[in-house]
Amino acid sequence: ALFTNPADLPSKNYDFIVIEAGTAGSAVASRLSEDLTKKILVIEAGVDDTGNLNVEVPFFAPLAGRTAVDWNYMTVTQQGLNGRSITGFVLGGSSAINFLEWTLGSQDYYNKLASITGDLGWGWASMQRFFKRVSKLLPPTDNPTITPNEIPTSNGNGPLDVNLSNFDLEPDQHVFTTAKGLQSSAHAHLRRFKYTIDMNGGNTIGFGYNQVTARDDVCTTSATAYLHPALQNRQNIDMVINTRVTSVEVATSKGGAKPTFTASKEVILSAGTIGTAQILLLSGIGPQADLGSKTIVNAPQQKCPDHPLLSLFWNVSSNCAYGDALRDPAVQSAALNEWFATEGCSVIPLSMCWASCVSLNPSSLRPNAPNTELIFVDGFVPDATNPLPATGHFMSIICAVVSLTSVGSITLPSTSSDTFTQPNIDYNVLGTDFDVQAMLQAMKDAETFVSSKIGGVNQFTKDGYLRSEFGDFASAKTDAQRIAFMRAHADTIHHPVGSARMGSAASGGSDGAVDSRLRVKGVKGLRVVDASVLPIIPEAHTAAAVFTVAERASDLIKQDNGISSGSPSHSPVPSAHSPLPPPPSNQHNGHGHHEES
Ligand SMILES: Cc1cc2nc3c(=O)[nH]c(=O)nc-3n(C[C@H](O)[C@H](O)[C@H](O)COP(=O)(O)OP(=O)(O)OC[C@H]3O[C@@H](n4cnc5c(N)ncnc54)[C@H](O)[C@@H]3O)c2cc1C
Repeated sequence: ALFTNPADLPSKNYDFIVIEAGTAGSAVASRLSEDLTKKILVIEAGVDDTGNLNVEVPFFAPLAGRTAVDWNYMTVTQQGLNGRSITGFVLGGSSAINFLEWTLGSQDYYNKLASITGDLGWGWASMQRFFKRVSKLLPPTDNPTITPNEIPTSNGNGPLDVNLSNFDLEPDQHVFTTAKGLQSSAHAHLRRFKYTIDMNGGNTIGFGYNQVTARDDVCTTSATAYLHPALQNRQNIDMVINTRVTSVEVATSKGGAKPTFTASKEVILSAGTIGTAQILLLSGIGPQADLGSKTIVNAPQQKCPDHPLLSLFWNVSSNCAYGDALRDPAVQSAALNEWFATEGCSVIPLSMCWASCVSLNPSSLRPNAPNTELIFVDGFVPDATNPLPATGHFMSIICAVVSLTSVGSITLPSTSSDTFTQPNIDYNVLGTDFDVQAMLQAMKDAETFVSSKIGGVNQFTKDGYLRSEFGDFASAKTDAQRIAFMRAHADTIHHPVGSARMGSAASGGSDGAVDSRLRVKGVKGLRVVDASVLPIIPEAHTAAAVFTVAERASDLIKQDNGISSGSPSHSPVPSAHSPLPPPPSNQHNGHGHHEES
């Protein structure tokens, strides 16, 4: 059942307490509640997602930021961005406010996770079944440009519906015709701009159709796929919202009452990279050098990278009404009315972009993984330094550095003693020369790609679509000017990871906060399951990796608590569209954990 006040909860004692109903937390809570003999409590600071159009309507996704469903965090000033500061408070967490892109990352990424942690279970081969347990691909129903042999096969039959577009966006065929031409170029350095059918198939170098988390033109999230079906169908899961976890205590307001709940088996911390790091620090788990006498467990510094992002704009001749809808409430409301009537919209593309990854230097890091990403957007992506122009139509290419070397940190401000004050967030964006050079390469790759000719013809300009570069980018022609442009305009993609990372086998685990089974070191009964456990950042958008981690973590928790998936009390939630597949039967007797509150 769903509660809005912790005082109304029917019990203070549960088997498992899942702290947060975000991307990972919703999935873990749902999986644990499959054993109907176990009582689960989920505590979430944010609000109910039901009926929130910014969460439900795909073309409103970019509008959810800076609203009541966003934590509205601000970083400390970033030296790499000329001293600028850059900026899910809802069921589903970040999966409810993200931009829908569904990218798992490369096989090399997961194999690297396995080699770092010494746990083969994190490797690509092992993680495949967890990925397939999360998502189900809905093929396009009437997009003739995607042929049957171009339908990706990497998804499974999970509760999260993932969509492949029913229609092309305006730049699509320009992009794909160019990529298909360049992959057989006589120039080796251009062949990496190839066409890739399945961006989740393990090798993520190339340009491909982007999969998005949506069904019938409605966003799908961890809450819609996992949490709501569990809450609706099971009596053994309670959930309280509007309630912030402070450490092991909860409160509805600063200075308010702090009821205590106990878990006889485990507490699962899934507050996301920032929230988890903050709660661990406030619970006395962190570097002794920072926490001093408040230290309960001395754990390494909370490191935290995020992908740098930079938008480049071109004036185009286009019918895309996305910019018009952002400028004109009448256009927006007409589009919304059409969406309500038909769950679709003919004037605004429901998904704005197709992801595409290209490798900066295939031999330097991991051969199946890119260093940079170019995302083609059918419209203008406004942000703090790029306000939406009053008129005009645009194509944007979002450049991202996805295998970065800068590492930031999350620390407690000296004045803060609770989660009602945000921690110091420092991603150290563009803080290394490698990251700057990689972004520079991405900018040049974007320029090279749109000016390439296939069979002597430029695909972007041949029908008058692409006209000219727009804004400061148009005058950034030397490397020094491009670097100045990126320092003035770069941001991040909101993909921070690693603040409670798994320790490496090489260090005997001493460089991490959790072990490879995600148990917090030195604490019994406390586990972390969210983006914070990833010791390296995926070369992809991070949601799919987080869902997949949550599925494996659910198995680990069940195993360690002797929960068998095959017991009579086991009950996968029947979802309206796609049933949860049953968990695997490879259970062994786990050991019990003791109380955490
Ligand atoms: C604007 C935005 C766009 C993005 N776009 C994409 C995209 O297109 N594709 C993609 O793959 N990834 C995207 N991401 C990243 C991806 O969504 C995240 O990496 C992933 O969802 C993180 O999952 P998580 O479980 O670690 O954390 P979250 O999903 O953020 O969950 C954390 C939860 O903890 C709650 N919480 C935090 N602190 C407390 C507290 N003290 N007490 C109680 N509750 C608390 C939060 O409210 C939240 O519900 C985007 C992220 C953002 C923010």
